[in-house]
Amino acid sequence: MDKENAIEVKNISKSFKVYYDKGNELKEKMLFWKRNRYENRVVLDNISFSVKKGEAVGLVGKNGCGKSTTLKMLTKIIYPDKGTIEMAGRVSSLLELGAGFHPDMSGRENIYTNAAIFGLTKKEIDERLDEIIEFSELGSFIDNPVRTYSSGMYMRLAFSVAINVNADILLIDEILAVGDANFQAKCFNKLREIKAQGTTIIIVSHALGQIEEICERSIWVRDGHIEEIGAPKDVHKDYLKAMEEERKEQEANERKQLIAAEEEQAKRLAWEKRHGSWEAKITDVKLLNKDGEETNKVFTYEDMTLEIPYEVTTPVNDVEVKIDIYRIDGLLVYRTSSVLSGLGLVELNKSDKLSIKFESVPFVTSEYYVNISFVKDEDKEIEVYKEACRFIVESSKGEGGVASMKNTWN
Ligand SMILES: Nc1ncnc2c1ncn2[C@@H]1O[C@H](COP(=O)(O)OP(=O)(O)OP(=O)(O)O)[C@@H](O)[C@H]1O
Repeated sequence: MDKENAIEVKNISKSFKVYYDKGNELKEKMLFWKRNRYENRVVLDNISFSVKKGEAVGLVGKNGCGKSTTLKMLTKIIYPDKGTIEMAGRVSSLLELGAGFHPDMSGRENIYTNAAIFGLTKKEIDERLDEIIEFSELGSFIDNPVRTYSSGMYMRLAFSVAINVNADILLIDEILAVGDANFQAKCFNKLREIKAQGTTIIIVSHALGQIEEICERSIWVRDGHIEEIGAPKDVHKDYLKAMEEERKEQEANERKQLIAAEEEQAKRLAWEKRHGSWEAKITDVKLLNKDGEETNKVFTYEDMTLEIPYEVTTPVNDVEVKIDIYRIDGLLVYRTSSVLSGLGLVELNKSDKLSIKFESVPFVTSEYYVNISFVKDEDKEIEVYKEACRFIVESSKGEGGVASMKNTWN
């Protein structure tokens, strides 16, 4: 190891097993029985860097890029699959909030156990106890169990211990985000102070400004490798630019997906409105009034005729023509078919026209639409045409409901 260096990381790689859920239900278990139980996800792939004694370095990168994993390996909470890590001196760390604290022990008792983990003797801790408590600003709370602490109080205690154990190397993970502005400022001053005393510091943070204030270099971790190492301002500029580009690309992809989904939806709606095997296809639908004139309005108890011209490309026989009349709100008000009306199955062997006369239409004032279908053998849809025709019925009497009933009053 180079004498000038406090940390040397050489060619380390780290993968995690990501376990799949095969499901809880029998159906899921049967469907996914072949699914591998886990996938090896490479988080860090052959990364190397070194940190000089007394240097402060920031680790930046987007969520999940492996910053915390790197710190955990430096702290020896976890180990790399490949590569080596060398550290010169005593390491102190502030990783997950309150890690290493026992919830049922008081703040004071936790100071002893925590500082002992960092390698301090009982005598050394006794000497520093007042300073640690004072820095934590916990006052009389120091004798309460730490499970009763707020996250800010937890963090203040953890920070006070970590910076008072005379470590040569201090590793800090996003911890400064917790705590109020005053305490953050105080922590920052303290970090500057211990840095001035020669402590090597690595900070993981999304607060790039914090890193720029205290660090000489930044390491940008991206997709498992180191993308850039250099002066924080330069690295952060490139990092933010790349993030912005990724964001734009993601937005463009989302927009594309949205357009594709809308097109798909439009196709589906068009199919729902009209589809078939088209041996015969309706060309135009007309509604005629009692005088045989084309209209879209009839009066209650008047006759109306539905004309359905169709083109035949391939003759087809035994076809049932079905007519459904709906009120505009979707209520089916009448259903009939060539079979129900007595005409029976029809032969569509050449282009022609169907004509259906409805006598004395009983509907009251509203808007209606007609669905028409040609169906063979009960389920072969030759033509399904929804809302093939719309019309209005007007009742001169202003009655309500669905159908008009002739009635006599005495
Ligand atoms: N013990 C674990 N088991 C499985 N996967 C893990 C484990 N620890 C971390 N990972 C995965 O490794 C990747 C890197 O995690 P890490 O916590 O190092 O990211 P990070 O860069 O610190 O992210 P953030 O900015 O969100 O804190 C993530 O995809 C995470 O899900």
